[in-house]
Amino acid sequence: MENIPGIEAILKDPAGAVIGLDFDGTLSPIVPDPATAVIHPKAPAVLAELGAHVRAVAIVTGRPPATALELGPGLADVPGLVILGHYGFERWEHGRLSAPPPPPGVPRARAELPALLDSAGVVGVTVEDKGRAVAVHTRRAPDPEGALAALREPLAGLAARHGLVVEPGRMVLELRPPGMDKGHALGLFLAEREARSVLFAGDDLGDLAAFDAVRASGLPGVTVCSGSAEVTALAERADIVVDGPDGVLALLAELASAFSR
Ligand SMILES: O=P(O)(O)OC[C@H]1O[C@H](O[C@H]2O[C@H](CO)[C@@H](O)[C@H](O)[C@H]2O)[C@H](O)[C@@H](O)[C@@H]1O
Repeated sequence: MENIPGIEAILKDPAGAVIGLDFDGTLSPIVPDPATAVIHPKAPAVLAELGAHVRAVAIVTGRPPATALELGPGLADVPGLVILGHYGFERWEHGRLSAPPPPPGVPRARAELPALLDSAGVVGVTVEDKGRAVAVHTRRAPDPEGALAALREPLAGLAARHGLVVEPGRMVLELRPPGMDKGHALGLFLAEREARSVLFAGDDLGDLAAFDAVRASGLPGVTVCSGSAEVTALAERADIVVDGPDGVLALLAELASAFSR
């Protein structure tokens, strides 16, 4: 780990480092039902340990911050933790949530979804209502890939009609407002905290924008892929590839214990 240039910079000057972490697939193992996802049991303690040394630990996620807190018991007690949720539209910090009003396009698109799913002829597809966004999941369908392919075009049309964009992910297509992504959210946060180095770990396509933000920041940076057979695009662009959330937590724990040496 020490031989990677960005890691060297973080180890040398932890007080200047920002650690950015995705939630699902990175801090929380992927499960069939999004409502039953749970954070890795080691995560809250490891994040608290890291937080004592670095400039900031931020979870940058497509989940609403309130959901990340529900699925991550112990996170609310991690000192200084910031959650940039809904791809950065919402922010939770020091127990307070800031969120602009949700766009009207989301409930309108949501209302049209049942008819669209019927006419696409897909079965076993589930809808996750996230308030500011709506996600269509195919993981529990008999043919998850086939359902995803069948829905791509009709959902793109539905999103466009209501001023939304489609965020593709692991067996999910999410309709959400445009104008923010994990890269923009991370870039703004790095500037706000005057970071001197950065590490970002993610597992899914939405995390590529954050990888780009690490590079664009010009800071010594490390991109970590929480590897899976499902998504290969991140591994190709990562400085470090680890084996899913277990691997991410092992890496973060190693970093935290290097700070304490
Ligand atoms: O930005 P993230 O924290 O990675 O959130 C992205 C989406 O993650 C969730 O879906 C994914 O995880 C589920 C639980 O493991 C899994 O069932 C699903 O197949 C994955 O796509 C979440 O449900 C979405 O709302 C997030 O946008």
